[in-house]
Amino acid sequence: MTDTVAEMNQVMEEADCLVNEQQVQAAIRNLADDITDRLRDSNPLLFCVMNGGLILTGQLLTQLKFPVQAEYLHATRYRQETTGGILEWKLRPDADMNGRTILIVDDILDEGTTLCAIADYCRAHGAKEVLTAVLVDKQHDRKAQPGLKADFTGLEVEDRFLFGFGMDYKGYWRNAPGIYAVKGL
Ligand SMILES: O=P(O)(O)OC[C@H]1O[C@H](OP(=O)(O)OP(=O)(O)O)[C@H](O)[C@@H]1O
Ligand code: HPA
Repeated sequence: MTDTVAEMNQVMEEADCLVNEQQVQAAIRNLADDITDRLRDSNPLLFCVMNGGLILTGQLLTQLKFPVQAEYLHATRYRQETTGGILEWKLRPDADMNGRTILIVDDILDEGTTLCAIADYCRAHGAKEVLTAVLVDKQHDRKAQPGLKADFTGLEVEDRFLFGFGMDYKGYWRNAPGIYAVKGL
């Protein structure tokens, strides 16, 4: 076993499970119902925010009960760290957003810098309306704008460094089937 794999196995052994798989699945079902109620007649263009939004988007998409056009973009600011830095666009969307309702789907609203920047980008490129959906809203008072919220939130989770269901710790454990907090963080 490599040192990294051993370290990551230990991270999981020592982690606290904050939300189990069944609870996450229930939250995703609620998100899907709320989004369907709000957007079924809006012909929205959905953007998955890679990489973290991958798992939520995949699970959400099949539960949305209307025709959805889905694309992706990639913006990142944490890389292998547990605190965020400057936002780097790795892949900007090239879909035509003019006059469209946009739904941005991501794993977590932490400080909110990422979602605000993506929403600004969409509005600047002609979006009529930009809505955001996240699996997790981390509870703290360091939001990019006071009181910042997503339009659709699956779960509110305490202020720890999280992994699982799309969220990574040092690039690993996005695949963890629940929401976990790293020991000591
Ligand atoms: O609300 P914020 O404080 O801006 O943080 C949230 C963002 O951070 C994570 O992405 P990350 O930068 O780790 O990129 P990745 O998903 O490609 O790993 C996460 O997937 C969100 O996009
Ligand atoms: O707590 C977190 N975990 C993983 N990725 C993140 N990106 C922002 N906050 C987090």
